[in-house]
Amino acid sequence: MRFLTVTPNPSVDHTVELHALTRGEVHRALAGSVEAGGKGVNVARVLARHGHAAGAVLPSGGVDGTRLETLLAPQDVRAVTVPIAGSVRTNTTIVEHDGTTTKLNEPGPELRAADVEALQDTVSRELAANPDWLVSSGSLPPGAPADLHARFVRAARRLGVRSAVDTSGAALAAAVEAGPDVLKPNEDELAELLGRELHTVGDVVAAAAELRTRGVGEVLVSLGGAGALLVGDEGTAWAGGPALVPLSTVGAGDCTLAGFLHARGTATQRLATAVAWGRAAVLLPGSTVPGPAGTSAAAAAVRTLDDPHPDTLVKDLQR
Ligand SMILES: Nc1ncnc2c1ncn2[C@@H]1O[C@H](COP(=O)(O)OP(=O)(O)O)[C@@H](O)[C@H]1O
Ligand SMILES: O=P(O)(O)OC[C@H]1O[C@](O)(COP(=O)(O)O)[C@@H](O)[C@@H]1O
Repeated sequence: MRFLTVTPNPSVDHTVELHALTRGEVHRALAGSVEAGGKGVNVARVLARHGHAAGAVLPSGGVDGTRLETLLAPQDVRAVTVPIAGSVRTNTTIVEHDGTTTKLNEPGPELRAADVEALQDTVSRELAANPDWLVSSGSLPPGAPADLHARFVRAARRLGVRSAVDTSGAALAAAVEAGPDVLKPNEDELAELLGRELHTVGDVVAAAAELRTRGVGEVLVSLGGAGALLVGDEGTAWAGGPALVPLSTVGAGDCTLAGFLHARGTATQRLATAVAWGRAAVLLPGSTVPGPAGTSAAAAAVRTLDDPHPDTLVKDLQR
């Protein structure tokens, strides 16, 4: 398949491994690594590793823009960069030996009106080549309009291209109104969007159903260690697997969405693939994305359930 991703706020991802983090202390890190990051960038990276044609549109500028492009160059992703005056951000992740992952995401460079216009023009030009999917992902940097993902979804629809969105906050609220074919919030993002806590399967399903009445196609809600729930035309399904100790959860959500779009079959089968790709990602350090060997090994451990009981607590889904 052919995928186009757009990441308005890409990043250089810096991961630092520590035994344990103590605020206010000097730490001697066990290891450190740097990778190309940002949600759409990661989606493109993992899809490319699975043999798909993946283009990634991203604004790039400054020393860290050059660094990001250099890191991305060997990864079979067709990078389509939009030059900007500001410098690409660095996001730092601290991973402790028990798998606890702490993320420090910078706001990103200011996008000027001309940058936003250039980004939109680039996406429109790329959509004209008729990819199978547009994936519009991640936070929006300062200066970007809150409805930027929504604009990309509408541009895709005008050209008959299916769209998937993974974002948060005001950008997520605006994207919902554009009715993407697939939305991938995590549990916290969904709760924030709806302005209420989500404790049970029924809470999550009702929240997802509400988004569907507003025009969203399938809602794929990732639940961290508790797997993921899918709500769509074929009903509700859950997939997850035995507890594991993550090496780094950075990029797991991106791999989950990518696996979902890669997969064929019933809704439950596509969900199972999504969860396998997410689980494979957490077993790799930093923002490293899994290849086919990792995702198929992870698939063997995935369990699925159609119509999980609405009273089940999300945190108990695995038991
Ligand atoms: N601690 C964990 N144990 C097992 N699987 C995990 C863990 N954290 C994440 N995953 C897998 O990665 C997927 C995405 O993780 P999640 O944290 O929900 O996404 P996001 O990174 O978007 O917040 C989950 O659905 C799950 O399959
Ligand atoms: O755009 P945001 O929300 O700040 O997130 C950016 C960060 O998210 C990532 O794309 C990882 O995302 P997930 O862990 O949700 O899959 C990192 O590569 C990047 O540093």
